[in-house]
Amino acid sequence: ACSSKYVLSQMHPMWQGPLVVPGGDRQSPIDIVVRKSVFDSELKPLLTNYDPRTCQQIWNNGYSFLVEYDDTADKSTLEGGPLQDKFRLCQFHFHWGESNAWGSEHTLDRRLFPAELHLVHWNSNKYSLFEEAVMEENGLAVIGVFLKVGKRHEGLQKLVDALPAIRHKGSVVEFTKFDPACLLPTNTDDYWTYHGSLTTPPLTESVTWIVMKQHIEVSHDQLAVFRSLLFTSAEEEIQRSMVNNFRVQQPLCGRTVRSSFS
Ligand SMILES: NS(=O)(=O)c1ccc(C(=O)NCc2cc(F)ccc2F)cc1
Ligand SMILES: [Zn+2]
Repeated sequence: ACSSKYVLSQMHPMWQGPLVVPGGDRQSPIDIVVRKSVFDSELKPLLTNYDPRTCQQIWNNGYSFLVEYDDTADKSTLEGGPLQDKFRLCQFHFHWGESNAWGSEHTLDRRLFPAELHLVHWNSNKYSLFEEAVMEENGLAVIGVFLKVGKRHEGLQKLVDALPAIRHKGSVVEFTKFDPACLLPTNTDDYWTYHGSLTTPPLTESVTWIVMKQHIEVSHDQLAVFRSLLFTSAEEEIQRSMVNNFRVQQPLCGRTVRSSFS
C-alpha cells in the first residue's frame, strides 16, 4: 500500500468504497515499534498553553464526539516538541472499542489500548484557517494519548456527564470552561513523533503526530458512557452503537519514529 496510488478499499462500516489517497506512503495510525524508534536529543519538551475560556461546544459528528475550541486567535496553543511553529488547538476527540481489549488507533509493539485521545492543532504561523492547514505537509499537529481502564478520571467526568445530551449523530450542546490540559499525562516530556495523516477521510498527509509515552487512566464506567453514544441520527430506525471507531494500523513505508527520551 506504500507505492500504490490506492489504499485497499477500507470496507469500514462508516466508509463507502475505495479511498484514493495521493501517494499514501505516510498514513496513520501506525504500530510504534519501541526498539526501532530513534532518540533525537534536539526534540524539546512540549509547551501547551490552553485557555479553558476558548472551549465552546461538544458534538456527535457520527464518527466520534468532538470538543471544539475557538481557534480564531492564538489563545489555546501548542509549541515546542518537534514543532518549528505555533499551533492552535481546534478540537479534541477520542477513538475506542466495544470492549476494553481494543480501541486505540496507534499501538505500542502491537499492544492495543482501550481508547486513544487526539488533541488536534493547526499551524497558525503559516495558515489562517484549519481548512487551509489540513491540506499542507506541516499543517497539523495532533497529540495522541493512550487511555487505560483504572481509576476514575475526575477531569473527564464533566465531559462524560455531557454525553447523554449528544447521543445521536448531529447533536450539539454548549460546553464551556473545560481545560484540556487536565487530560494530558503528568509527564509530557516523553513522546514519540512521526509524520503521518488524518486517520479518517480525507486522510490527508498533513499531520505531525506526537504520541505520549505515559497513558491516562479512566474508569470502566466512564468508558461505558462513550459506548452509549450512537453513530446514527435520531431519525434513522436502526440505531448503531458508536464503538470501534478506529482505523487499522498502516504501513510505516520506511518512516523513522523519533523518541524524545532514551
Ligand atoms: N483522528 S485524527 O486526529 O487523525 C483527525 C483529526 C481531524 C479530522 C478532521 O478535522 N476532519 C474534518 C475535516 C478534514 C479536512 F481535511 C477538511 C475539513 C474538515 F472538517 C479528522 C481526523
Ligand atoms: Zn482521531
